Amino acid sequence: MSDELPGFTFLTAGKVRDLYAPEGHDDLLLLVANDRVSAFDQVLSRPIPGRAALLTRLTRWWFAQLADVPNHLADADVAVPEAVADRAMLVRRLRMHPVECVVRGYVTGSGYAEYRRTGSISGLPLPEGLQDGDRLPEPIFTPAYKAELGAHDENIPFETVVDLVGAETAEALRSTSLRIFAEASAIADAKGVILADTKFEFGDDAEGGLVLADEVLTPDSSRFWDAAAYASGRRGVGFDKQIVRDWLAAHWDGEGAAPDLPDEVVQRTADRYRELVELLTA
Ligand SMILES: N#Cc1c(N)ncnc1-c1cnn(Cc2cccc(F)c2)c1
Repeated sequence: MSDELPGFTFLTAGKVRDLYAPEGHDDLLLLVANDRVSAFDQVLSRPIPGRAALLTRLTRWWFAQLADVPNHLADADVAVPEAVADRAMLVRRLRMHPVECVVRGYVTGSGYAEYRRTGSISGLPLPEGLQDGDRLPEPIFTPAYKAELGAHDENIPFETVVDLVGAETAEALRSTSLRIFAEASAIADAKGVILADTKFEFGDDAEGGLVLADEVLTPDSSRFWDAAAYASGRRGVGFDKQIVRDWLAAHWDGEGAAPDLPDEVVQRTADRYRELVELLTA
């Protein structure tokens, strides 16, 4: 639904979300999630029913858990169309910082690839001999520069963040990201879920205050692993896209458009999203 929302002007589309401006409210935005899912850098053809509503519910829940962190949710008298209400967030329009504030408690994915090449991530040297999925001695802030849609974010050293946003804001981005990660990973851990890594985005409000934006601590911005599986040696058992990834790995050579997911994979994936959200928010 890229342009049919009465009372709202379509602004742009991400992989799995659309951004609108409420007419007559220049200080607000509407983020509308959809049920599409991306894997291996492709948006898959078959939506996962209920995914958008579940992840919107999860983001709202995390914002409430992180009550000490100012966030961009808006409490405004703007009617959100019923058709998207359960998968939309009305938010304050911020001056966004062009930094993906990534925090890693474990080394995997692109971070592990960079580590293997350089012994570091975002300029932070790491101990030798780490294996994919290892827990880091302590969570690290590994920022990235926000790439254009479809391109990969580029990991940058903290010094580059300082050049981009100034020393005071850079330090606030780092300290706030690490603090939220510590709080969120403790909450997840208590429910048998490992928060391996996550990505936050921040902006400044009209008063110049730092505000947590975008979606937070969902499977779209984070890696959530089954703690019991990890403890038994099955590393990186994701809660969301593992089913999709495993099926694609077995049925696609990675060339051209990914094949349609079968009904059974779609249903099991939908169930898995629900399982994660209900586990975390219980
Ligand atoms: N969140 C937030 C936000 C804010 N509170 N103030 C100003 N700008 C943004 C903002 C701009 N781009 N995006 C990402 C994005 C892209 C495409 C679709 C989406 F739903 C979302 C977020």
